[in-house]
Amino acid sequence: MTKLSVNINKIATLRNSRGGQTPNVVQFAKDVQRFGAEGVTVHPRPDERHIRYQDTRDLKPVVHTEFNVEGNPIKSFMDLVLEVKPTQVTLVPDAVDALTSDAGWDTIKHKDFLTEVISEFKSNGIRTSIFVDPVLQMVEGAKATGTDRIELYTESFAHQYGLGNEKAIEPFTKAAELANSIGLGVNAGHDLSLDNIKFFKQHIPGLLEVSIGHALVSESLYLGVENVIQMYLQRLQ
Ligand SMILES: CC(=O)[C@@H](O)[C@H](O)COP(=O)(O)O
Ligand SMILES: NCC(=O)COP(=O)(O)O
Repeated sequence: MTKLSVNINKIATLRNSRGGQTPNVVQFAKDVQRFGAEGVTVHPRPDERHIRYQDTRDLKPVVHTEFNVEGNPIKSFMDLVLEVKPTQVTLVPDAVDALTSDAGWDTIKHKDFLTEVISEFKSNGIRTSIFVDPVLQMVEGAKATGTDRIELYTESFAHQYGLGNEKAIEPFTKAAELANSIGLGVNAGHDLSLDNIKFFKQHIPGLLEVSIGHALVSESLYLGVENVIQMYLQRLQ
């Protein structure tokens, strides 16, 4: 079974554009779960231009599905995650000024750092995932850090699939097969959408979770949030 985790960063971005509390991210998290989402994802960045650290704290009591917090494990992020204790933390190697996430970890170069951070989170009962490109050495490197899961960075698939290049799925299938064979759970995310999710799911063995935000919120402008969540759930069956 593949769980749908809704990334609500875009709701916070819209709210921040005017100040105030509209739209309300806590209410949105409650609603997406009521509509069938099996998780909520947030990605607090150091400048808090999307979701804020305080939002992450405020969401904890209302997320009764899986709470996934993503980010670069700088000290303030680590302190936040250790305070909130979500279901899962996903480590993403973002530069401070990155527009959005644009690369996976080099799990070989950063092995010692990742091993230390993962051990800290796991000893606090938080499941860990590492954001990686679909490169076999990076999957093996992730395994060596002790992480529970990887999150495959799907931007290249989404872009190429949109151009009609179905072969772009191949490195993702191979990375997932390797992960399955060495006991790593497989999540995926970035630019997944109603157009590409069914094909992606069909070609990725053991896909445990997808986190989707940008497309899901954009599609909801036309189709409605409840309807869009149902459409994702159907495509993920
Ligand atoms: C980790 C990832 O793939 C991103 O898509 C991210 O979680 C989205 O964050 P922003 O909404 O801040 O771009
Ligand atoms: N981990 C990926 C995520 O949470 C959502 O990415 P996107 O759908 O906003 O590109």
